[in-house]
Amino acid sequence: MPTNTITIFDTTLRDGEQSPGASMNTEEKIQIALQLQKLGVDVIEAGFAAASPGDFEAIHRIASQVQHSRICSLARAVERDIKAAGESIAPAPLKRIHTFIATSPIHMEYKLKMSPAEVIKRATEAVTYAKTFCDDIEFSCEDAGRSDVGFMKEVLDAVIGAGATTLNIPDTVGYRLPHEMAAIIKELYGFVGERAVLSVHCHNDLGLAVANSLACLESGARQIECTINGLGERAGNAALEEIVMAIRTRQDIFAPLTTNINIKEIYPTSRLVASITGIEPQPNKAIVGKNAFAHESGIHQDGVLKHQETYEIINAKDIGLEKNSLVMGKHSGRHAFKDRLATLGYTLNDTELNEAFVLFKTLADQKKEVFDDDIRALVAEEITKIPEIFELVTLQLSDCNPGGVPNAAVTIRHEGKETTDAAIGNGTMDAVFKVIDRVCGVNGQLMDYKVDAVTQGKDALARVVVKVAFDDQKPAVMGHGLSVDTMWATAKAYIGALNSYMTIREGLRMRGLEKKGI
Ligand SMILES: CC(=O)SCCNC(=O)CCNC(=O)[C@H](O)C(C)(C)COP(=O)(O)OP(=O)(O)OC[C@H]1O[C@@H](n2cnc3c(N)ncnc32)[C@H](O)[C@@H]1OP(=O)(O)O
Ligand SMILES: CC(C)C(=O)C(=O)O
Ligand SMILES: [Mg+2]
Repeated sequence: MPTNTITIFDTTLRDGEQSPGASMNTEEKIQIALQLQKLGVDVIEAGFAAASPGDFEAIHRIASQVQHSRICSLARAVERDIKAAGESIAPAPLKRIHTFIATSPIHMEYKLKMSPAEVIKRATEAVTYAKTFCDDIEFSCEDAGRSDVGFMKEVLDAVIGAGATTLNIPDTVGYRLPHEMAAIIKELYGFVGERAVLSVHCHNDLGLAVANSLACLESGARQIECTINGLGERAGNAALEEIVMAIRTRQDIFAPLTTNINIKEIYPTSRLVASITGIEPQPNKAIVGKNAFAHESGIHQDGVLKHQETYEIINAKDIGLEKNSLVMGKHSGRHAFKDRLATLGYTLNDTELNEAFVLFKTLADQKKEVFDDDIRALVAEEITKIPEIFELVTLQLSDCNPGGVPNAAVTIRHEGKETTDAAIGNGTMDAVFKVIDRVCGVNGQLMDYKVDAVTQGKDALARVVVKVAFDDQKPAVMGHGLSVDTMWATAKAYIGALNSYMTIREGLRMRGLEKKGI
């Protein structure tokens, strides 16, 4: 019976680096290798030593520093490559040479220009020579996915005879479907038995790399080759984090199979690789994507708040993420909104909550994501709200081309009646203030104007604060406006100041103080 512990062979530093744009320098590779060791990876393919002096140097330094993971270097079935691989891994306490040659008809005929017999001879010689550097030798039938299984048996038999200890079956061009890969491995396992460990290396050209890898476990594969974030040549390799978490999450299917991976290190490793390579996983990438543990819709958020497992099959903390997240947006509901308010330290009564929720939904329609600071600003607006004696209904602005006449039109509701008017001004803002003055029958003097963005991004909320003296009354009053549109926020702020003024004036009138000019 094969072992129950699946060997996780990480090739981020070799196949992963073959992703266009993912080249890493030696220091960066060392940093990643040390993190892979912390992650508990069994074998680290640290590079292709013969590719360049830089690659050789990086593998050599990794081999000198990593103690617990096996360090491997890739080599063609060519003496020069194998020698470089052997020398590069020499300092490692645990080492492996990985040599390969293609076995598919198309590769043998057009690329290698070798006959099948020559390929068998080359493969055997390569493994024999590699054996002079270390005991642990992996051999790969490149393009195994399109190779004849009968021919692969001949090749594998020969390399086992030469001392290969792991036999890798790569679906180099990501051509196979899961049931086909499983059938190939089943047949090869029947032939190889326990003479060597069977490994798979699946590419993602059809988006099946992980599914194909997992399908081979039941057939006897005991090593999976994979990369962090699924990096790799073209569409990439099988993603380590997906393989490991699938095995762990579906123990009902995979038990007693396990891995040695310390899953708490999955997220930190993913972040390190993304920051070094500059290649961010797509947001909806399983396990490590930005949205993998984020919930945006009200029904899901409500479910997760009541019982996390309603919408989560993995606990974010298990993979080293601080927590899942409820993203506040237009699909969020009252439960999530109330929960976020509580986190931010607000306790609103039902009426306040409902009113703040209406503001939140209006804002969410205009913004992609509503951030905590947006919510704080909304609540502040709600809490400090003064009676809307005058209410802005519409605002329309002319464009402000050089030489044009800036003008603004507004509709304002007062005591149930809507009035529309327009005014010109020295600038758009001046036109806005003038038309409000005219419609409301006041004369305001702007003493101060401030605008700032509540959060970042082009759709950030603008917070406008104005200080206005109406009808020559002192002291001036303040008004606040909040909107994704700065001019709307400006008009709201000005009308807010006017409402403040009217409220104060009404209070004074009721106390008989107005005529004293206080
Ligand atoms: C599926 C994979 O991911 S394979 C790994 C891919 N990684 C790399 O290619 C590593 C980076 N590569 C390199 O730096 C270079 O290609 C080198 C140093 C390896 C070789 O460079 P060059 O000697 O200039 O050869 P070049 O890359 O142009 O061509 C490859 C040659 O190797 C031969 N070859 C390819 N694979 C193998 C193999 N597994 N065993 C023996 N020969 C092979 C090709 O047939 C070709 O031979 P030819 O020159 O007689 O036609
Ligand atoms: C070198 C081999 C294992 C490879 O990367 C592939 O075939 O995809
Ligand atoms: Mg590959």
